[in-house]
Amino acid sequence: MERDALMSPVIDAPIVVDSEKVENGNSPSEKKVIVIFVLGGPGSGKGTQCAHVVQHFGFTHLSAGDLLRAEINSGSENGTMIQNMIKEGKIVPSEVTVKLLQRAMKESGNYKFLIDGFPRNEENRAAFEQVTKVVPEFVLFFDCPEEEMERRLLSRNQGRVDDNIETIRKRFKVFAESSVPVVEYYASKGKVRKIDAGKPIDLVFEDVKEIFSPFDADVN
Ligand SMILES: Nc1ncnc2c1ncn2[C@@H]1O[C@H](COP(=O)(O)OP(=O)(O)OP(=O)(O)O)[C@@H](O)[C@H]1O
Ligand SMILES: Nc1ccn([C@@H]2O[C@H](COP(=O)(O)O)[C@@H](O)[C@H]2O)c(=O)n1
Repeated sequence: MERDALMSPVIDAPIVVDSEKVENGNSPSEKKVIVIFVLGGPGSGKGTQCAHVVQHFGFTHLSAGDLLRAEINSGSENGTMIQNMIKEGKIVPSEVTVKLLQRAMKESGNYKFLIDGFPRNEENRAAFEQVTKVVPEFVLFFDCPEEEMERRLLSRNQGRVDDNIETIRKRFKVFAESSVPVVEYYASKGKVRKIDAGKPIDLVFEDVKEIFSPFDADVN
């Protein structure tokens, strides 16, 4: 079958074919796309915990920040604009970020996604829902004291242009002003699962694991 014939009309992500049914000669079946947004302040441990969830529960981890950094490195025409926004801790226009997420979802071949660091503001949220028509199952929110996040970011040592005290303070401000309202929006819909992220990594994961237990039987 042509690849395009396997595309969902909604997010343009691939329909996941149930291999057993294909082997049995039945028609391919489509699995519902599952999206979990992962939010929390800079350095709250989103990426660290997502890596554990991927290993245990078979999700694909898509970090909006990583996709934007890859776009800079690809030499894209938007590269300079994205680089400048990241240096200033500002939020890149949703049009750019949603396109990158949509492409990554499509290319993954999976149907279960942890979307990390997104939506960062109301514009991100509305654009994603409008373009993909996908509503998140829930929002995993990592709640961590600012002093702890600052300590973690200053010792992260990954050479990120935004892990310096000046940009970190700007990122905290943007988080409070633009991202917290998005968390509140989802909280008003009963969709937020809040985690105490100030604890050591393994203890945080104990709490995360509990939230993901309904997906246990679903590991690939
Ligand atoms: N629970 C924890 N306790 C101590 N250090 C942690 C914890 N979780 C993550 N870290 C460390 O803190 C740093 C930031 O973690 P991570 O990159 O996962 O955060 P993040 O929320 O994804 O950050 P950003 O939004 O800036 O990308 C990393 O060096 C990581 O190893
Ligand atoms: N939805 C997003 C996510 C990120 N950015 C920009 O990238 C920076 C780094 O993000 P991390 O999640 O990796 O910390 C962030 O400060 C923004 O400048 C964005 O614009 N939109």
